[in-house]
Amino acid sequence: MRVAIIGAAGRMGKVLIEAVDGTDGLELGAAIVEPGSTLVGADAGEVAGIGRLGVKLAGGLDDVRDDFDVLVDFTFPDLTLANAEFCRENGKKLVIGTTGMSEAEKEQLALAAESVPVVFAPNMSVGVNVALNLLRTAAQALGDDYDVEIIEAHHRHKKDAPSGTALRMGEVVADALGRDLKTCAVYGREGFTGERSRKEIGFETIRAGDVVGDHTVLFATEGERIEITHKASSRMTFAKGAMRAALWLKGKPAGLFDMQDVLSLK
Ligand SMILES: NC(=O)C1=CN([C@@H]2O[C@H](COP(=O)(O)OP(=O)(O)OC[C@H]3O[C@@H](n4cnc5c(N)ncnc54)[C@H](OP(=O)(O)O)[C@@H]3O)[C@@H](O)[C@H]2O)C=CC1
Ligand SMILES: O=C(O)C1=N[C@H](C(=O)O)C[C@H](O)C1
Repeated sequence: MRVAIIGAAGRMGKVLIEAVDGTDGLELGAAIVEPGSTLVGADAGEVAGIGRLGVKLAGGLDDVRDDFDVLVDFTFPDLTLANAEFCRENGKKLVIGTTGMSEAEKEQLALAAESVPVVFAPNMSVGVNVALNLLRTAAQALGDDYDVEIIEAHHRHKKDAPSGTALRMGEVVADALGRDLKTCAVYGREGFTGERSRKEIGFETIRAGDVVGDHTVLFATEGERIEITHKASSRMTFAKGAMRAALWLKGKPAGLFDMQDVLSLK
């Protein structure tokens, strides 16, 4: 499978290039940076810090149309949706890690997935996907007696909040408790907020320094609390998950899948 990485000079882009290079069954077919970037034409491996790979950074998908089978996209919503349309038109598979999409944007992505296979997940690490199952089990067993709060911390450059992972954790817990996250979520608290309501799910966001990605779901009642925590210490954990997703897509029909499908956790 020939892989293209878009956003190749970004924090995830560079690690994804390294991960493709280290994965049997995958080869780097193309790497794309912003059009007009001074990096266009530079060697993708050198930009990623792993030495020459012989793949020149391109300034757009049109320039590498015939060079890849699957696009790996960890960028931002507008660009990801444009890329999904390109993949739909050109019959390319997609692995998407981009977070911060609105409901309308997710619906647009689902339309592209009617024509090509797409893995779309806010967190590609095995650990977080196992944690999602632990959360479902915990929420079902604990029920409405336990208050649920979700706390996440990321590096100072992160643009969306709460993180996609925190929102997915909230969806899983809300679903297990028979609630709708759209109506029970409370995002941050300030001022005279009154007492906490029993069924709300609270989100707290920390942005600081170089934190790769920490998530804690707290279940608390009178007399005890349980915390389920995942801490990522290297972006390679996300990149390796994306490589598993790319390999898994081989031979798959059109459709929208997530990492729970890839890891057989459903
Ligand atoms: N699902 C998962 O497991 C994970 C998801 N993420 C998500 O991945 C996304 C990216 O995160 P991160 O790598 O930190 O962000 P970065 O900002 O470091 O990376 C995005 C890159 O895209 C580049 N870019 C901008 N416009 C274009 C264009 N038109 N064509 C090609 N490239 C372009 C940017 O260049 P420039 O800076 O010059 O604008 C930048 O290098 C976020 O949504 C994040 O939440 C992150 C980690 C794990
Ligand atoms: O922006 C990041 O860095 C990360 N984003 C993802 C998210 O929003 O959940 C996953 C990971 O925690 C890193």
